[in-house]
Amino acid sequence: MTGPNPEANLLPPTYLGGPEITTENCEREPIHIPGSVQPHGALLVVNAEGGQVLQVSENLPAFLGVAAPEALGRPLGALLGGLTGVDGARVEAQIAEALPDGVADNVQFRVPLHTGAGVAAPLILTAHRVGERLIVELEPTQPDTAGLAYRRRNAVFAMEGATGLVELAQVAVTAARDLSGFDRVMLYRFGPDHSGEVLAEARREDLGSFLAHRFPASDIPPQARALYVRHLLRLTADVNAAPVPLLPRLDPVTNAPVPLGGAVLRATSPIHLQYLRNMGVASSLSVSIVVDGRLWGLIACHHQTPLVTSPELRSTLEELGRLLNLQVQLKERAEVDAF
Ligand SMILES: C=CC1=C(C)/C(=C/C2=[NH+]C(=C\c3[nH]c(/C=C4\NC(=O)[C@@H](C)\C4=C/C)c(C)c3CCC(=O)O)/C(CCC(=O)O)=C2C)NC1=O
Repeated sequence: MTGPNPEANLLPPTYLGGPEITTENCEREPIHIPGSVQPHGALLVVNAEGGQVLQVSENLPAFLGVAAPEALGRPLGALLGGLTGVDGARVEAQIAEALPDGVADNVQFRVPLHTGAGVAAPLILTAHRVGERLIVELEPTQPDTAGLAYRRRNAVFAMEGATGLVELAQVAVTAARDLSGFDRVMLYRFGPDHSGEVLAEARREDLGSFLAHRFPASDIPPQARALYVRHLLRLTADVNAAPVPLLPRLDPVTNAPVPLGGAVLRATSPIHLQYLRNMGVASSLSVSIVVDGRLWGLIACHHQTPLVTSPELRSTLEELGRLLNLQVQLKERAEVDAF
């Protein structure tokens, strides 16, 4: 952790007696432990040693057909095996192999669960490991974004052909909008004081422009910036969707909140949800651009209506962000060398 540890200064979450979060104390909001998830998927917290399910989101029945309290204490494999056509023990073994003890918490494992009839929709399972816990997320499978692979390829070539930072930024946001279909995609660059400016934008013609607008550092507070250096993508699918609590709220073994910083289903800060509503935005996704270990900027995407971005598309947007990291570094060094 470079610089002061922003987690040191955080308030306890409200479900542990912490104060309501307001615009006065929101830079101390513990956003990584909301104790709840967004409702477009379900989340399970599993003991990495032994595979018992320790916590589940209360909307589990809609995804696994099992009442939330009945899932607790059962092996993950047995729960997944309840899905028609799913070899639960095999999936559990694949997760254990992909996420061994000591693996970084930003390594992901993903597998489609080709379920048969009787379940709302086929599911995609994404897992990552935080210490002794496996965080397992289930999302409905989305229809594949048409031509994702060749359009991603064309985006990469277009970005490599860009000369200069601003042209690169414009090519990147245009490609990201083409790939994702968001109503607006911006490239947001942080200044030395952590304020920001919109360097490039691709938007629906009928929407006003944020291009060249500047925003105060307080819009993205220190604990959010620190989280975003480590976990490169976050999604708010619907600013008006009620968050779903975890059952039980705390890890029953450690009696502590489980860190959800790497979970795509993590419930978004209510303060930020209000910020998005005030902007007239219904869905927001951002991808970190990390240069030399610091948060250089974000690809910030908005949609005027709720939008669930599929895991494949999220991975593609993350890859664009990674490519942008590398190219920003090259272009910034070239501009420095040019002096
Ligand atoms: C075009 C310009 C533009 C800007 C400048 C912009 C800001 C922005 N804020 C973000 C996140 C957060 N902001 C706050 C807190 C506060 N925000 C405030 O204004 C004050 C009142 C405040 C506390 C006092 C918190 C806790 C989070 C973490 C949310 C979480 O991850 O749970 C994100 C990333 C998430 C995303 O992709 O949507 C973005 C991209 N989004 C834009 O499109």
